[in-house]
Parts: sequence; structure tokens; C-alpha cells
Amino acid sequence: MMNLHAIDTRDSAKYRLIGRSVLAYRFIVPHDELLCIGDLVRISDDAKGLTFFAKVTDLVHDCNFSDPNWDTRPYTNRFYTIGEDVFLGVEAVPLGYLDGESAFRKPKTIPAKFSAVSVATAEDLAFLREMMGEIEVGVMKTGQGVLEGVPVGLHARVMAQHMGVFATTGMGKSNFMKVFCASCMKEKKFGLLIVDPHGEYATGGRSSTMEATKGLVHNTAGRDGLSVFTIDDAKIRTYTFSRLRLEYDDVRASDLNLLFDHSDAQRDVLEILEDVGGSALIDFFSNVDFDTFDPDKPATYPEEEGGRAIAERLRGFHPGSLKVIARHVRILTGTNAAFLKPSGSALSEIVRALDENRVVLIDIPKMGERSELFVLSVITRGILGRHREWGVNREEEPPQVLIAIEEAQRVLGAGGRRTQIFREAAMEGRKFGVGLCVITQQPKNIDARVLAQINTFVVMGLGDRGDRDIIGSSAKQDLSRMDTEIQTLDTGEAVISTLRIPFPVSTRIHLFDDYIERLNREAKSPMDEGLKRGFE
Ligand SMILES: Nc1ncnc2c1ncn2[C@@H]1O[C@H](COP(=O)(O)OP(=O)(O)OP(=O)(O)O)[C@@H](O)[C@H]1O
Repeated sequence: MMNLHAIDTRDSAKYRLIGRSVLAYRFIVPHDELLCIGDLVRISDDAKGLTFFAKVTDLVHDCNFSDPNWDTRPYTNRFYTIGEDVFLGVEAVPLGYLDGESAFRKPKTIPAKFSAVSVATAEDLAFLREMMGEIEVGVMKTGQGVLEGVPVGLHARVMAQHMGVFATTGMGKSNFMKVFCASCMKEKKFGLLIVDPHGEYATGGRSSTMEATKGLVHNTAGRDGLSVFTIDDAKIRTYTFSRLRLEYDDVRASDLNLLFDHSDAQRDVLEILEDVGGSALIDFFSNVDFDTFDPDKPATYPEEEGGRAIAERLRGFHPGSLKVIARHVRILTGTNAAFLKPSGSALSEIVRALDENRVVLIDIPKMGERSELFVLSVITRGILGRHREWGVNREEEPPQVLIAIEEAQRVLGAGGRRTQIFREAAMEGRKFGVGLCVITQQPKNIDARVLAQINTFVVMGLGDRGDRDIIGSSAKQDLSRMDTEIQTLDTGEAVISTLRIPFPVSTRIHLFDDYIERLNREAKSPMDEGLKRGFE
């Protein structure tokens, strides 16, 4: 009779593989064994000298008894003993295998029948360290805990191919973004632009559970990798941040389209004026009375700064449409007066800081959604324009930039013609080294064509089936088999699917405050060592 004892004498061979296919494994373990969804197992195929790895995706009760009702019959324990004929069947998804030369390969073959299965240790998975990127975000997680020796890092090089962070509220998205920023500040491999309308990322604030949190300035070890542009005078004085300033000439007509709903006729007005400089546009719409405006009467509009050309283009438009545009121009300049002035722009400083591979944080506390999108749109246009100018034929590569867009469904939803600039960045940015970091709680509301461009998926707990399905079908690696795990992710846990890491990795994201404490300690210790040595 078969039993669950080791088929050889090694302790680790307590579980054994019994079957299925190249793409799905099944093995059995004693009925009282503690295994969890997400646990990583190692399958040693001694016959072929290969070591396979797989991830547990399901656990079911099973037995060798032919009576299907043996466990529900009355007095069942008088006739059956729960011995080795009763066990757990474990379903697992293959991750790949190490061949004789220790190269990690895609799961194209199957382990020998009864190969020994064991829970993978950090040592077993140490080879993965070589495959991880520089931007550390957490440690590898198994169903029951973490593998301390296996940090998870994204590859800086693939960031231009867009990243998506998908998280239901409260699952640790802000913490993830801060950890990601801290690693970017340390590595300085690309510029990262983040607009923070809540004013929390720079100096800290409150988490969604109201706990006090630290900010990026507390990452003192990486301080030279950070540039903050703020409108808050107190922060400028205390932290020597730069002042955020944009000027009228940074504005384009399409910014109004992004911020306000317009009729077809109003959109036509804006489209026809897209190449007009912001100063001229604002001057014209702020000073013209559209009840009397007539392109043939120069007295009814300001002629200087190209006013005549604008007036000519507006010939034939209904005064009602023009009045709406004028009102929106007034709202734009009025609500953003804290940083939008007739002249004096920090845009070139911002772009320079990004070129120097810094994290550039735009801190606009209490400014609201329209201001956030306006600033993001102006800077994105600045970056895209410069990278386009760089051209694809030039020998040196353009500096690489990643632009973070929070609540991205606002600007990258299906059919949103008005948010052209972000779409352009999503569709062609990668050619110029411009990547988007699309952050959203509702991936199903993001345009499928945009999702198809994303190559790095950071999935942090999505309760909605529709959202998970859309992520499963968009990710380049198969996430559908990890659906149960994604459903059961805790706060601060993520499944990360990215290029250059051979399979989706479950990750416990570092807690930001602990992570920067470590980075600061690590940066300090070589200096302390040096000092100690110096005095000896
Ligand atoms: N990696 C982590 N390890 C431990 N705790 C975490 C981790 N990530 C987040 N948390 C905790 O979970 C709580 C929520 O985190 P956070 O504020 O980052 O969530 P969020 O998804 O950004 O929420 P919201 O969408 O409401 O802004 C915080 O109290 C934080 O301390």
C-alpha cells in the first residue's frame, strides 16, 4: 500500500508530486499539514537533475477510500481511521526550473512522478537575487511569511515601458509609492515626477488609518535625489524647498479641455487655438467683451500679442461658446493664482531636476483636483515636447522619466478625447524614454489600449472581480492562476509582474518608516566604520 512517508529517507521528501501537466502540478501532503495559498515549493527531480519551483494555488481534502460518502456517514470513525489514506491534495502553478547549469528556465517540461516536494527556503530561492532590479520595494513573500533573504526590486530600465499600481483604498498604495520614491532617490536611475495634492509625501502626514507617517525628506540618505517644488511658504523656509511657479506661457488651450466639460463647439474653439501661446490666450480671453466682439473691428479686442490672429481664427464662432471659454480661463488663472503668474516659470528647473534623475515632488496642499491635473498636464507636455525634440536618431539616449498619475482613471479612461496629453505619453512615451506610473483603484475604468502598454503590474488587493479579470488579461505574465492569492492579499502586500523577473512575485512591501530608517542607517554605517578606523 502507498503511504505518505518519504519515498526516500530525506526529511524534505515528505510531500510528493503525483501529477497533472506542464502548466499545473498536483501533490499530496499529510492531512494535518499547514500549507497556505501562495506558499512556494521546490520540487527536486533527481532523475533529470532539475529543480522545479511552484506556487500553491489551492488545497483540497482527499482520500484513497472508494466510498465517496465515507466522511459524512454516521459513526464513520468506527470504520475509518484518519491515517495516511486521508490527505490534502495541493494544486500548484509552476514557476520555472533550474537546469543543471543553474539557469532558470520557463516551465517547459514536467518533473518526474513522485519527485520530492518541499517548502522552498530563502536559500533555495537565493538565485532570484541576481534577477531582481535596483529599485527595491519589499521582500519576497510566501503564503505563511516572508523570505527575508530575497528582496524584491524592479528594474529601472523597464520603467519607460509604463507601470501600473492597482490598489483598493487602504491597501497601502501611498506607502508603496513612498517606498518606491525612496529607492528611486537612492539609485538615481531615472527622473520620477509626482504631484501630491494632499501635501503628505514630502514631509509626512497621516495615513488612511490616521497614524502619523514620515515623508521623503526624512530619507536623509537619499536627500540629494529629491527636489520638492511647493506653494507652502513655511515648508520653503523650513526645508529649503523650491517655489512652484508656472507662467501664463506654460498654458495651452487643451489644458482647459482637461479641466472642464465642453460642448463640441467649445472644443472646436480650443482646438483651433492650441498652438497659441498661453499669455496671448489668457490676455485675449480676459480682456474681450464677447457681446461686442467682432473680428472686423480691432477696437473690440487687444491687437498686441497676436490678438489679431486670434480674433481672425474665432470668426464665425457663437459668442456664447466664447463666453464659456472666457469664464473657464478666469477660473483657471484665479484658482491657480498661488503658483500661476504672468511670468516666471520653474518648468525648466523641474525638467532639469528630472534630467538629473531626481524624484521631483510637486507639493500643492489643499489645491484640489483641477490644480493637480493642470500642473501634471503642463509638466507632462514640457517633458514630452523635450523628449520628442531629442528625436529617435540621436546617438545618446534621452534621460528617462517616469510620470506618476494618481487616480489615473480620471485622465486615462476609455474614450476620453480631452485628455490627449496623457494618452500620447501612454502610447508613444516609451519611444522617447517617458514612462507613466498609472495608479488606480479601478483598472476596469482605464482604457484597455493604455493597459495593454503597461509592462509592470503592482497589484495590491482588488476586491472586484471585473478589476481582477481586466488585470489578469492585460498583464504579460499569467496572473489568472493567482486570483485567489490576489483576493486574499493583506494591506502592504502585492503581486508584482514585471519584465526581467521570470514570474509574478508575491511581495511584502517595506513599511516606509522602517525602510528609510534602514537606508539612513546603512548610509551612515560606512562613515562610522571609517571614523572608527581613522582613530585606531
Ligand atoms: N507595507 C506595509 N506594511 C505594514 N503596514 C502597512 C504597509 N502598507 C500600508 N500599511 C498600513 O496600512 C495603512 C494604510 O496605508 P496607506 O495609507 O498607504 O493606504 P492607501 O492605500 O494609500 O490608502 P488611501 O487609498 O486611503 O490613501 C497605514 O496605516 C499603513 O501603516
